[in-house]
Amino acid sequence: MAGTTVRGLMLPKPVTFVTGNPKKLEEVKAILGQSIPFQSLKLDLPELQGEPEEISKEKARLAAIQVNGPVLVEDTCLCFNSLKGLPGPYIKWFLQKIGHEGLNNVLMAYEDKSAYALCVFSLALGPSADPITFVGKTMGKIVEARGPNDFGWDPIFQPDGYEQTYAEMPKEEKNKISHRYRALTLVKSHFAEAGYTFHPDSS
Ligand SMILES: O=P(O)(O)OP(=O)(O)OP(=O)(O)OC[C@H]1O[C@@H](n2cnc3c(O)ncnc32)[C@H](O)[C@@H]1O
Ligand SMILES: [Mg+2]
Repeated sequence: MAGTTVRGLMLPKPVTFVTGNPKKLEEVKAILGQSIPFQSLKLDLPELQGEPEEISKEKARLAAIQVNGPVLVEDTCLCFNSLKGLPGPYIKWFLQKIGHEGLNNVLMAYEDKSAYALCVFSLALGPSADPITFVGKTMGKIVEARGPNDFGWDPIFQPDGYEQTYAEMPKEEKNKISHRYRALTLVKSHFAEAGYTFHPDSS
C-alpha cells in the first residue's frame, strides 16, 4: 500500500468502480452499502500477465484514463497451493476452457487440494496517480462442484472452517468471510482515514 495519504483530499467526482462482471458488482454493493459513495461502469479492461498486484494496478491505470477521474477496480485470483499459486490471475481462462471438473482433475495429480481466493483492489485517484492496492485472502480447498452455478468458481471453493462451498453459503455469509470482503474492509479503512471530499459540482 502507498505510504502517504493526503487527508481530506478533494476528488473531482465520486469513485467509479469499473468491472465487466455484474456478480462482482453485486457483492461490492452489498459489502460497501453506503460506506463509500461510488458509481459503477461496465467495461472489460485488458489485463496484463504477471503478479496479481501488478495486474490490478495496471487495470486501475487504464480505467482511470477511460473515466478521467478516480476509479476502483479489482482483480480476483484462485490459487492452488500444489501448483505454487496457479491458475492465480488466469483462473478466468482456466474456468472458461476446462470448467469445474477440469480444475478438479488438474488437482488429481496432487494430494494437497488446499487453495486460496485472493482479491486485489486498486484505487487510482486519477489518470496520472499511482494506484494504491488492498489485498484480501481467504483460505480453503478445492472440492467437487456443489451448489448453484451462478458465480465463477464458487461451487468448487470450500473455505476453511466451513462445510459449505461459497456457492452453497447464503450470500450474506460469503460476504462476511470472502476474499472480496477482506479486501474491501481495507478499502473502507483507507477511505475513513483519508476523509476524501468530493467536488460540489460532481455527479
Ligand atoms: O472486469 P473484471 O472486473 O476483470 O471481471 P472478470 O470477470 O474479468 O474478473 P477477473 O479478471 O478478476 O477474473 C476472475 C475470475 O474469477 C471469477 N470470480 C471472481 N470473483 C469470484 C468469486 O468471488 N467467486 C467465484 N468466482 C469469482 C470471475 O468470474 C472470473 O472468471
Ligand atoms: Mg477481468
